[in-house]
This record gives sequence, structure tokens and C-alpha cells, in this order.
Amino acid sequence: MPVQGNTIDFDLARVKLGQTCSQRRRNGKPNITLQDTRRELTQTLQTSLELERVLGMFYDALRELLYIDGLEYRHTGAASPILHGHYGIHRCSYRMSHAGDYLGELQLSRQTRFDEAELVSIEGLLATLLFPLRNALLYREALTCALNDALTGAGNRLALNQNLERDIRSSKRSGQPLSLLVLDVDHFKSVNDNYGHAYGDEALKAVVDCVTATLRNVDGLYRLGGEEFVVLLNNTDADACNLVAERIRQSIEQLQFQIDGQPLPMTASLGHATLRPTDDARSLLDRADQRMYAAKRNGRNQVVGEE
Ligand SMILES: Nc1nc2c(ncn2[C@@H]2O[C@H](COP(=O)(O)OP(=O)(O)OP(=O)(O)O)[C@@H](O)[C@H]2O)c(=O)[nH]1
Repeated sequence: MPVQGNTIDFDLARVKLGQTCSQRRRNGKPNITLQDTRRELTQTLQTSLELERVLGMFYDALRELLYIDGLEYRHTGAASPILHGHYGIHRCSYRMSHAGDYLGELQLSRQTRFDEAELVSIEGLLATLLFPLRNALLYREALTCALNDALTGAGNRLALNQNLERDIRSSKRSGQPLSLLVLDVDHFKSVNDNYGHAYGDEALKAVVDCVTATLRNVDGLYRLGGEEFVVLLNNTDADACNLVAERIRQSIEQLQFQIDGQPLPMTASLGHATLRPTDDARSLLDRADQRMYAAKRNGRNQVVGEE
């Protein structure tokens, strides 16, 4: 697939404010110049900090100026690329950076080759994207830090509070079931005591990876603190929640976590509860928590749920 590769360092870009490159709109509307588009876009891009929205506005403006079929944005920190439009045969790509900071990779594509004048226009417009893109990336990073546990990457207590309140409202409105499970790693103190805190941290990360692998993308995993976690399961009744809890219990039991090549068996105790009409976040969490403690009392490595 033909790709015209470019690296754009915004400090060095060949962008000149007085550029006169003008293109005709594809749909027969009057001529629009690069300067017009830059002026409008500079204002429009300031209206959002959402990465996807910023890129969408940039894509729309670019399409006013040039024929483009699709825009794809990738960043090493994001799991999946952002796509506006669709892919074409010919692509031109930009690796973007500013003052040494990596800002991601942008690829534009269409069915015909890009000529030199068009590439200059694209670069001219890319300059307007610099600060909005950098701000959107910083905003995303700040949100991630505010809502995720730094050690394991699971959601933190603040994220759980926010999402649990939202999911309870939505479940009560829609009538769809909502279940929640509390998971506590068994005898975790002995991991720290026998192998040290650093290995304990690795063991916690391994548990989180293991639980994440058994969940659907829509399910949320949160760290309540220490070695205690919560899984929020939307559209899930008590029977389905019990199946999920049992699957998690088994996968932790089979984890085969190793310390210095030596296997370290791990297990967890789980309690779950399903939303009742009279429940609020506190009572739902408390019920699941009490059942988790019942699982501990019953001998650990087991699930206790609705009667
Ligand atoms: N490595 C590590 N340990 C932690 C972290 N947070 C809490 N802990 C440890 O987790 C252990 C929890 O111990 P306990 O609450 O006594 O429970 P337990 O040993 O898991 O025993 P049961 O829950 O009764 O099965 C303590 O030793 C805490 O120091 C952490 O972020 N990293």
C-alpha cells in the first residue's frame, strides 16, 4: 500500500503563516484558502479537550480544503487507534512531536496520490493542531491518573464511586440487573512477609491482569485498597454474576505466578450482590463485602453470593 511518510516536528515545520495555497471545495462551493481554514480551525479546536472530538474537528476542516477519505490517529499510550472516515489506498503519515514530546501518529488516506502542494497545505493545517492535541493528550493523562490505581492500572476508589452511582441510576431506570463482586486475595500478608513488598506488588499486578483477562471489556475492575478489588457487572443477574465470580476464582487458582522461578500459589475469596430496589451504593457494596468475609470464614478460595 503506497504510504508517503513524513515526520513533523512542530518546531521545525515548514509552515509559513502567509501561505497562499488555495484549493477549491469539492462540492462546488466557493474557493476557501488555507488561511481561512486555519483561522476558523484555531478557534474551533479550542472548544474541546476530548481527543476524539479534537481530531474529528480537524478532519472536518481538512475535508473542506482537500479531498480526504479518512484520518487515523495512533498513540503508543492508547489501546486502539482513533478513526474518522475510512481507509483509502494512498496514505500520507506524520509522526508528530513538539519540543521532544511524542504527540502520536496521524495518517490521512484517500484513493488518489497526494501532491506536493497538498502536503504543504496539510502541514499548514497540522500546525493548528499542535496545542489542542497536546492539551487533549495531557487531559487524557490527567484523567487516567485521577481515576486509576498507579500500581495495578485498575480503576481506583474515586472511579468506582462515580461509576457505581451512574450504573445504579441506569439500572433502576432501565430495569436491567446490576451485580457487583468483591474480591480479596487470600493470605496476601504472607507474600509480603516471605518475599518482600516488591514481589507482593508484582503478585497484585498479576492478579489484576488475570482478572482483567477473564472479564468483558464493558465490565469494570477497581482496586478498593490493599489486596481488595471490586468488579462491576452491568446487565448481569445473580446467576450470571456467580458464574463470573467462579471463573475468576478458578483463573486466580490456576495463575501459576512465580517468584524467582518458584511457583507461588495464590487464591482469592469472593462475595457478590445484585442490586435490589432499596439498595444504594453503600448497601450494595456492604452486602458483597460481608459475603466476601463469609467466604474467608468458610475456608477461603471460594465464592459466596445471593442465597
Ligand atoms: N505488596 C503490597 N502489599 C500490600 C499493598 N496494599 C496492601 N498490602 C498488604 O496486604 C496485606 C493484607 O493483609 P491482611 O489484610 O492481613 O489479609 P491477608 O494476609 O490477605 O489474609 P486474608 O485476607 O485473611 O486471607 C498486608 O500485609 C498489607 O501490607 C500493596 O499495594 N502492595
